Amino acid sequence: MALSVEKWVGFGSAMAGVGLLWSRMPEHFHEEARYIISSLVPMAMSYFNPYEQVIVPEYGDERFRRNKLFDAVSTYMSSVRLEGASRLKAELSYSSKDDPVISLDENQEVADSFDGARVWWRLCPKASKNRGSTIITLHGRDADEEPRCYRLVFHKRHRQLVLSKYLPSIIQQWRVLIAENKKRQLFTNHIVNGRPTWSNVPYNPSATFDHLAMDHAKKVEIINDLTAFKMGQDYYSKVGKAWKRGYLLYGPPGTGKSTMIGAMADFLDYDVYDLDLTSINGNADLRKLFLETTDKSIIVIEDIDAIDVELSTKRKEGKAANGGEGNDNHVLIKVCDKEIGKSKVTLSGLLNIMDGLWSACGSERIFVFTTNHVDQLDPALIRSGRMDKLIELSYCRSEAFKMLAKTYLEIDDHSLFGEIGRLLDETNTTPAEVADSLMLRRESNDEIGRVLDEIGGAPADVADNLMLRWKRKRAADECLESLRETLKKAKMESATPPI
Ligand SMILES: Nc1ncnc2c1ncn2[C@@H]1O[C@H](COP(=O)(O)OP(=O)(O)OP(=O)(O)O)[C@@H](O)[C@H]1O
Repeated sequence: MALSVEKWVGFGSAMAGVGLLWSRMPEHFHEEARYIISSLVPMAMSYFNPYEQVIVPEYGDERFRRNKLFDAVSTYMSSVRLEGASRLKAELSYSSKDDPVISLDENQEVADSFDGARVWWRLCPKASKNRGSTIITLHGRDADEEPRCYRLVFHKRHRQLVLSKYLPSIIQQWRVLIAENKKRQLFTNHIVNGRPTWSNVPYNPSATFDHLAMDHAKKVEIINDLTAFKMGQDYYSKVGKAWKRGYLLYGPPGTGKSTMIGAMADFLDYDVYDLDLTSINGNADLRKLFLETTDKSIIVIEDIDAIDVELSTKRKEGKAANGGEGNDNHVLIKVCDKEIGKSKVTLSGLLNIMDGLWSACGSERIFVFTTNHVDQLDPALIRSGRMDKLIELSYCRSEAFKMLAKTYLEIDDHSLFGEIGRLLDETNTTPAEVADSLMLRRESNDEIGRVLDEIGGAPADVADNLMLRWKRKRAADECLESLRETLKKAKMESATPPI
């Protein structure tokens, strides 16, 4: 409908009037009006726009937790037909054998259909939050950046379908896939773009409890303890405690502390998070990493004594300065770097995730600390309730040796067992040293040739059997003989008084 000239003139005069009014208004009113207009325009546009969108950010608002829906969508994206996208990403993951995993690259869009509804997904890269206005924040490093996100666009009329069926179906498919492909993972933390991050690889510890050479009764006790923990959901909720347990493994190097962590992971079928405190900038980072660990996991801090040397010193200094009363909250754990005060993980920060407020986030977690020097640890760290079980792994004695001989040489008895057992009781030899002596050595071609001559003419299966028995016996004789000599030498050295 065309407007008459009079109406255009009238409209022009009205606009001129508005312009005059605008110029006479105080400056601060302009600011307010601009703000109101800038808010109204998107509202008006959204009123006429028939499409809606859902944003799925990679991280939650607090930046602590990864958004699992983001992971679910990422997994889903590798199963939809990515025809609309001109740029894809291809990765060969540890678990995918020879098939590359294809996924959407940033700024690419694909369409999908669900129950007759058409939807569009786009992977949006990280973006700066700061769009003109100044953001004042105490955590500037994180807050001025929007995380990556998926943007899902659909017609308004499909809102219900998308929210109550489509997205839940993606989550469900993701959960099924995870359960099917579940492989134990080993995580370790490092800094990416100034932010602490976990990275992981599939984890198949080679040693199980069967391979662990230690006192049998102690082993059974640990296995029973782990079993009770795994089955203990009702118990922990009944007594109102977080479903977690702390173990301290202590003993000299090479006595099987790391081997036991692998055996625990294998027994419980849990993931392992190997927490490297030297790659953490402070308590906030520690909390972030902790919140990103999953349930059913073992969180390991190895060689806690290396950290604790400084910790103890600071506590003692604190106690002296406070007339004998040390204050946990201000103790600094100094982690390997030489610059005093650079590492800002504190004992209270560590204890807080173990049994403070933060411990309630997540369940079915086992904390394992290892140390070579239990006597140097801060009592606050190992007081009961924090460390539920202190497990000593010690030097190899007769019983442990027999277990190692069974594992490595496949023998239950040998004429040298008695003497070796006695020598082990008299020397401090670690299971690692014994295991090393029992490793099979390769036979020379000459030796094999000689045995083949001896068993020549026998039927193939008999010859194979004889060869195997010869190898075992030779290995056992040689390994045990060499172990006996090593132990005798060690005994003599320990008996020789220092000059
Ligand atoms: N108790 C044990 N039973 C079986 N094998 C063992 C045992 N202790 C050590 N070993 C063998 O020795 C190797 C080293 O042991 P491991 O790394 O578990 O010792 P550790 O106590 O963790 O040493 P560190 O304190 O130096 O980290 C293992 O790979 C394993 O082959």
